[in-house]
Amino acid sequence: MTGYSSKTDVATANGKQNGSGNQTGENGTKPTEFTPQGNHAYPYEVIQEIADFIVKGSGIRPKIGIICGSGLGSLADIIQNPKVFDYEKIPNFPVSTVEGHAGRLVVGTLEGANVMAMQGRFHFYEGYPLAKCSMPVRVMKLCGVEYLFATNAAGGINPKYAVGDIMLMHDHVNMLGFAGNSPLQGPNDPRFGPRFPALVNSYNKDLINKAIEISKTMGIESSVHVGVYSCLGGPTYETIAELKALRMMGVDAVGMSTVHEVITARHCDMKVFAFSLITNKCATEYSDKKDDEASHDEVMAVAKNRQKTCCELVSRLVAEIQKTA
Ligand SMILES: O=P(O)(O)O[C@@H]1C[C@H](O)[C@@H](CO)O1
Ligand SMILES: Nc1nc2[nH]cnc2c(=O)[nH]1
Repeated sequence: MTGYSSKTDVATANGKQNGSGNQTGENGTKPTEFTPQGNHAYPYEVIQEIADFIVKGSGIRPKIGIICGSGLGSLADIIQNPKVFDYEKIPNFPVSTVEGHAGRLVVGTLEGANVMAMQGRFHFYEGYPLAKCSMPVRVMKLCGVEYLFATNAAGGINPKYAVGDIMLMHDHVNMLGFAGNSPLQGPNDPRFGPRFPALVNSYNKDLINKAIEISKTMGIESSVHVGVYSCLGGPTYETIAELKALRMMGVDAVGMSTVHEVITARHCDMKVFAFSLITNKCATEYSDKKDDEASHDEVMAVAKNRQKTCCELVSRLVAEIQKTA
């Protein structure tokens, strides 16, 4: 593969937040959780409070934020000198409800860089509004994160993709956005970013090119692609007709996450690198084969199988960023 180029209301903050460093409420329970109204974002002050809690609690100001996809929690296990925060102990943090998403924030170092990783993300189908799903990205920003690495498990629609391949995301089709849903819906707080952010060039080309070079040195370049991801609401996997339609729209891989995280990251001017692990092949023709049915068990099994490769790709890319810092 050669180098890549792109042609191809704010409600009032909950006055009773538990402050930094204080992990539990008075009787050892989780502090009261802020509930956004409708799909509106968390107030800046609430995000700031969560960020302070993490930075003070870990003693680290991370530069790179990693979101681990389904079954890819091991991306956080390679972090050195980890300081681990269970989501349920972080003030105002949602909880993970999906198998393969442990629900822990891990802060430490990787290849000499300060990093934080979400071992478990939040999905729309869990019942969380998109602003809540991507709230941790704003927490990362206020912790000091400049680079977002978002990973996911996805179904491969591009017929050239095989199970276990990696697709470096260079663009996305925001199906939830087509339906009028956005993590940026509601009043805009300019301390995070502009009302109308542009999304061309969302996926950092230098990082894509570095990842391609790394894949060559790892000897996996033939199973690494650059493509377009689309996020649907889930939790159902797609029908054949939907998959055909997505393919016609130029989508290479489909999942249930990442896009709203990337939108939130770009809104606050973070550099984004994202990849999909292709955990299943999506059928775009009708057949009676049971094999054509996607399953979360298969997704988890493939992710487990490929976690070492994904970890190596991520740590080598972190090393590259650290080298040029
Ligand atoms: O969190 P990601 O996007 O990696 O997880 C995908 C989408 C669903 O949560 C799950 C379906 O198997 O995998
Ligand atoms: N929507 C969707 N999400 C996935 N996550 C892993 N595989 C798939 C898939 O085929 N479709």
